[in-house]
Amino acid sequence: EKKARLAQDSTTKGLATCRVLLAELEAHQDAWPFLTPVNHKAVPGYRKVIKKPMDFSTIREKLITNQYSNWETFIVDVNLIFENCERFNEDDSEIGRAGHSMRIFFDKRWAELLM
Ligand SMILES: Cc1ncccc1N[C@@H](C)c1ccc2c(c1)OCCO2
Repeated sequence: EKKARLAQDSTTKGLATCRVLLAELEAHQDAWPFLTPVNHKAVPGYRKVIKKPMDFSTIREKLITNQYSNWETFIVDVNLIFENCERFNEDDSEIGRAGHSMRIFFDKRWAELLM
């Protein structure tokens, strides 16, 4: 609700909640393709196709080094992971399915924690 959202925006509570959320994402059984940056030497074409790579370890580093001004900037990076995944991977593939599963989990959890 609006008041709660404003409170989340301005306080560090919003970013503390992001740490909780990130830990849950990293611990998820379907997180394996997204834990570390995609090694473009191991994945032909990735560097050309995906202009803004993102992964959970990069988000963790950015959280720790205060690079997110609020939880909304955090959400942008998490969603980038799922957008990149959908762009590069078939829906009917191991990684594609993992991406859909993680997005469903994330959408549910951040709504519970941050809305
Ligand atoms: C999220 C993503 N999208 C597209 C491609 C890869 C990946 N993930 C990497 C870690 C990855 C996941 C699985 C792999 C791999 C790399 O390299 C070859 C063996 O299988």
